[in-house]
Amino acid sequence: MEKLMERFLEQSAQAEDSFYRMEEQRLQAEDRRREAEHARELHMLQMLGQMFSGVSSARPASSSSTPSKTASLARPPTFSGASQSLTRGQSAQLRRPSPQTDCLTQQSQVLNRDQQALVFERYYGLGSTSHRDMDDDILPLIKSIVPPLTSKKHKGQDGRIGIIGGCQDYTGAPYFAAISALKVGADLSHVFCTKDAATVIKSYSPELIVHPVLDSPNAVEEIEKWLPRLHGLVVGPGLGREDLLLKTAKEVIEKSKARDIPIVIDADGLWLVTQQPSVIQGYQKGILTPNFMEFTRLYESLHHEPMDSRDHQRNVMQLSVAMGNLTLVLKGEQDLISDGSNVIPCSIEGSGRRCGGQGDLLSGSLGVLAHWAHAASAAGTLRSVNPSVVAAFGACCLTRQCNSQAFQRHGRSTTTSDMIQEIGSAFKKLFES
Ligand SMILES: NC(=O)C1=CN([C@@H]2O[C@H](COP(=O)(O)OP(=O)(O)OC[C@H]3O[C@@H](n4cnc5c(N)ncnc54)[C@H](O)[C@@H]3O)[C@@H](O)[C@H]2O)[C@@H](O)CC1
Ligand SMILES: Nc1ncnc2c1ncn2[C@@H]1O[C@H](COP(=O)(O)OP(=O)(O)OP(=O)(O)O)[C@@H](O)[C@H]1O
Repeated sequence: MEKLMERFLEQSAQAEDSFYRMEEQRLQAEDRRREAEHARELHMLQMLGQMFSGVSSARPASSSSTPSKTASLARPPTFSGASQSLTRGQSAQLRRPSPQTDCLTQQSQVLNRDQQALVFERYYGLGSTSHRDMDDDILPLIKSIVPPLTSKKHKGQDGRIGIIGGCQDYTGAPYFAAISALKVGADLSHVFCTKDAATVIKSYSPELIVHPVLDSPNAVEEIEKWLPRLHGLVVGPGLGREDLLLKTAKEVIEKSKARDIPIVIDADGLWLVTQQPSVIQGYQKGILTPNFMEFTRLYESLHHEPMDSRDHQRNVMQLSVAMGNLTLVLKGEQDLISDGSNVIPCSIEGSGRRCGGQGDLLSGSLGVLAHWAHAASAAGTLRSVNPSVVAAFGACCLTRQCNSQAFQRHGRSTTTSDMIQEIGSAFKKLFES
């Protein structure tokens, strides 16, 4: 009987393995098909672009007043370039119903290369630009990465996001991150947490897919099985600092890097990075979102000296460079975003209410936006700018807007759950109006 059982289990494991192998092959084939489709779409866009530039160059000189300025801005500012290659899973989410409607949608939504360069030139070049102007300038870039909602898409195309976190002490943080990802527009949100956290997290929301694997003996393999299906990963909310969990998180990060998946690292994930910076150093699709304490720890670990807190902008730049031009978000009264080339502040109005979990809303949203931004970059929709920076700025704007709206309703009693309720309308106000 025991032998029979053993054989049965072995056969089930083999069947499961072959299912995942086939599933991966299917996804790869689907990605290749979509890449080809994108190439066709891109070609049509270029042709349309040539037609439009033909029309605009035929206009009287007065209607295009800045030809020389535009020409000089066509060069990207000193900005770490993002890979233009299509990667697994990324191509999927920008697929649209037909090349023709796709072209038209993109044409109306997207800033051209010169305009994108101009936005960033203004950020980086003009110290006198007010923050309000900056926010207004960069918002169109974020709008350009938001995939349109069409009836032709299938579930999963707008993003499948994974959260690595959730342990006995912290069940709220991974929930906040995962539900925020869904509310921003991901189709599926997975939480990989410890066994004892799983039932609790499931009970918060039937919308989340919860895997109680983080403390299992074969945690890495269990999570790795899902990686081919994930478009973005958020590591850290409610992860805790147990060595075993951090080791698993580290290996999952390594495997995700090998798959070119955008990775946001927050909270206890940053504890891991502080101990072992090389785990994410130099990975251009990595984004770190430290609060001030997390930032200080990381800075001091890399620079081996106390941080001088008088100049946050300089510190953010320095740390980003030390991390291999990784995109960093130092959260605070002003969120400071840098990829080592310069610093973009996000200071749209929030409120004075600082309830726990706001950072989880930010990291969960960022998981989705990072996927959208890198997909847009791979498809050629977002050019001359670092997709991670655009995504980070979008997530900061959204978090602060949610905070402001929730505060207007609830004042001092505002909680992160109240902010999450505001994601839909805040998103619409910022990115869809
Ligand atoms: N409901 C939940 O389950 C929540 C769980 N959380 C989790 O709790 C774990 C620990 O996170 P912590 O953020 O407490 O990390 P730490 O244990 O490193 O604590 C950081 C401390 O720094 C303080 N701090 C933050 N900004 C500061 C500033 N500008 N100046 C001075 N002090 C500042 C905070 O009060 C906090 O106590 C993480 O796994 C996190 O995800 C949090 O996300 C909050 C919500
Ligand atoms: N002083 C502030 N004024 C306005 N907004 C702020 C301020 N501090 C933080 N925020 C907003 O809250 C977001 C989360 O920052 P916070 O410092 O609370 O992160 P955190 O400590 O990692 O959060 P969590 O409680 O989830 O761990 C920031 O991105 C920012 O938008």
